[in-house]
Amino acid sequence: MRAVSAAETAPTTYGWTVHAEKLVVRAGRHLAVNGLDLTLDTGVHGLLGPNGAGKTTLMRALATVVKPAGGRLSVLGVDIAGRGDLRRMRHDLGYLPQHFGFYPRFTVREFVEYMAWLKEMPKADIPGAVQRAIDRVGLTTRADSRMKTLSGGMLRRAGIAQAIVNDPRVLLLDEPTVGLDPEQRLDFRELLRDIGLDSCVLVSTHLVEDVAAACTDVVLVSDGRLVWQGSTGELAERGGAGDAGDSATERGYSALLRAHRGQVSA
Ligand SMILES: Nc1ncnc2c1ncn2[C@@H]1O[C@H](COP(=O)(O)OP(=O)(O)OP(=O)(O)O)[C@@H](O)[C@H]1O
Repeated sequence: MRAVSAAETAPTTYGWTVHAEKLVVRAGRHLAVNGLDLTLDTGVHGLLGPNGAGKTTLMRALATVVKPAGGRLSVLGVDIAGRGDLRRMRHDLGYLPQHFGFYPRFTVREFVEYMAWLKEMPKADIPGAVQRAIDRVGLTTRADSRMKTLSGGMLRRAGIAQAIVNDPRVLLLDEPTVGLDPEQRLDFRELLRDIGLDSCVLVSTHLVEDVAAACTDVVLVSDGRLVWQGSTGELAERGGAGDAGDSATERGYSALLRAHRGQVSA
């Protein structure tokens, strides 16, 4: 169980954990997110969409790495698009970017400790929190290995460990299952379900089956906008025999995108 801070037991003064209205975010000169409306609360939300849909750009805005160019965005009640106090709010964020940097000579433990320090965690809490995060991603036996000696899947797990080390109330994971072997993917789904019991988790992936197995609901984006949001069961019901995909969920995904593209081109 994660430790509960005083801030968490204080009355909540905001309606949604994540609230975006007509959100616009640039990637270079391109409006990668362009008029997106979204509300999220506790649970595991699967972020799906074709290549270039704007998933990474949305994650970057939620992680406060890039400032929105328009619209409204609040996370944990803090106005991200305006003049909200981001520093305090970042203590409650966890973010695994699609590509993350690290010092190759750091051990896994040093890497996660360093990230905990950057998140301004209380010094006394860091060693225990770091060990727990490393254990949760199954890297216990590699905790003192240098990052440069890890496989791609292990690096990804170290990335997940740094994202969860502060027991974030909002956890943003951009393609976390890339490179994980089947056994690790199953463990990861369990970890997601566990964290999603009391946090808001947004997971971007191209693996629709991961979403079906681990997510409470689905957020489908395309062309920088929200196309559809609903439960995984509802997604599965959207597909028909003629839709592309190996599972009901994949067929639902294809059907929704096809309908969206039909509307856009009409
Ligand atoms: N630095 C940049 N300069 C210009 N355009 C960019 C830049 N970064 C991203 N884009 C464009 O913005 C759009 C959204 O990109 P983004 O990476 O957010 O999509 P995505 O849904 O995460 O894609 P993928 O599934 O391929 O990772 C794409 O059309 C992409 O080409």
